[in-house]
Amino acid sequence: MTDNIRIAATWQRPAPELLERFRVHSVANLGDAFGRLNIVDGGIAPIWTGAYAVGSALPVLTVAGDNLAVIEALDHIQPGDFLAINAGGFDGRAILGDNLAQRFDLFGATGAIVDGAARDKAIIERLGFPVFARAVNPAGPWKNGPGVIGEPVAIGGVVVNAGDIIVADEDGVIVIPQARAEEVLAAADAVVALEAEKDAEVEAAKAAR
Ligand SMILES: O=C([O-])CC(=O)C(=O)O
Ligand SMILES: [Mg+2]
Repeated sequence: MTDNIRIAATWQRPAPELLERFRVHSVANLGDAFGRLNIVDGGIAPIWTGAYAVGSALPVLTVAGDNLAVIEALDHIQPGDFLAINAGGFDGRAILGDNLAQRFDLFGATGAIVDGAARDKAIIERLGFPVFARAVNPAGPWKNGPGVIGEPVAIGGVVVNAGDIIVADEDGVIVIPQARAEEVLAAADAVVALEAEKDAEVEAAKAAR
C-alpha cells in the first residue's frame, strides 16, 4: 500500500446473476429505460470496435497523467468489477495500456472506463479487453499519486459509486445505481417491446409495397 492512495473499506457488489440480466440490453435502450439519464459524456468511447462489457464499478481517482492509484487498484479487483477511472479528463498522457489491461483481465475485471486517455490500443484489441476512454495517446503516465480507490468519482459528468452497474457498448456507457437495477430492467423490457413494434411496422410497410 502506498501512503498517498486512500482506499475505501469495502462495498456491496451486485450479484453476478443481476449483472448477467443487463447483458441482453443495449446502452441506448437502458438509457431510455432510465429516463435518458446517466449516460456518460459521448466523448468517452470504446478504443476498439466491438468492445462491450457489463460490470460492478470499482471507482479510481487519479490526478491528470498519473496512474499510481490504478496500479494500487489491482489489489482490490474482484471478478465482475468494471474499473471506472477519473483521470481528470486529461487526454495528454495515457494512464493505462496493455500491461494494466492484461492484469485487469487476469483478476477477472470485465472492462475499464477512463475519463482520460489509454494507449497500446492494438494490443488491447488483440487481447479483447474492453476499454473505453476519451482519447488514445502514446505518452506514458507518471506514477507518483495521489489517488483514491473505492470512493465515488465523476466519469464523463456522471457520478459513479462503488458497486454501481456499468454497461458499455459501441454507442457509449451508462451507469445504473444498484438500488435502481430492478426498476431499470423492467423498463428496459418495455423499451425492447416498443422497439420490436416499430420494427414490425417497418416490415409490414415493406410487405405492403
Ligand atoms: O506504463 C503504464 O503504466 C501504462 C501502460 O502503458 C500499460 O499499462 O501498458
Ligand atoms: Mg504499455
